[in-house]
Amino acid sequence: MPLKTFKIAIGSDHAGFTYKEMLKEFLADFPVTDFGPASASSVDYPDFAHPVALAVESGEAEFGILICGSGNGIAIAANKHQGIRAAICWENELAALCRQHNNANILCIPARFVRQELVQEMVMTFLQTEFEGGRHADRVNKISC
Ligand SMILES: O=C(CO)[C@H](O)[C@H](O)[C@H](O)COP(=O)(O)O
Repeated sequence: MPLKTFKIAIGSDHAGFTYKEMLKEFLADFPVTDFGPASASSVDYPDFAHPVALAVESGEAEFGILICGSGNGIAIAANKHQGIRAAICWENELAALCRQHNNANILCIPARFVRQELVQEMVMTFLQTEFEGGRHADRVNKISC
């Protein structure tokens, strides 16, 4: 099947920096905007999660990828945004399910708990898996409050 390409916004904190740099090369066929950080020096994850979430929320990017140590901080920050459904994934099947059932638009990766090959596999699964709609659409529509 041909690869579907999307505009992607990517960001991390220091714990996710190495994987962010790796993913920019891995996603060479995709237009990727890097929202930082520019080095592995210690930073605060909300400073990078919010710009990525805003890019997805505004339509500037179709999907976001955020990476921190546990995945929790970036997901909590990104999910403060109305139009964002950010999902923490640590198995490939979760990356598929968050697209199929939740129409997730940001993939949150726990860098300190997943190996590089799995990160690449999850990213491709996330980007190439479609939302199933139907009963899942009714549920997703009930998320906003
Ligand atoms: O989710 C997180 C914070 O809630 C992330 O795992 C951060 O990467 C982590 O907290 C960073 O920790 P550090 O001890 O400052 O490297």
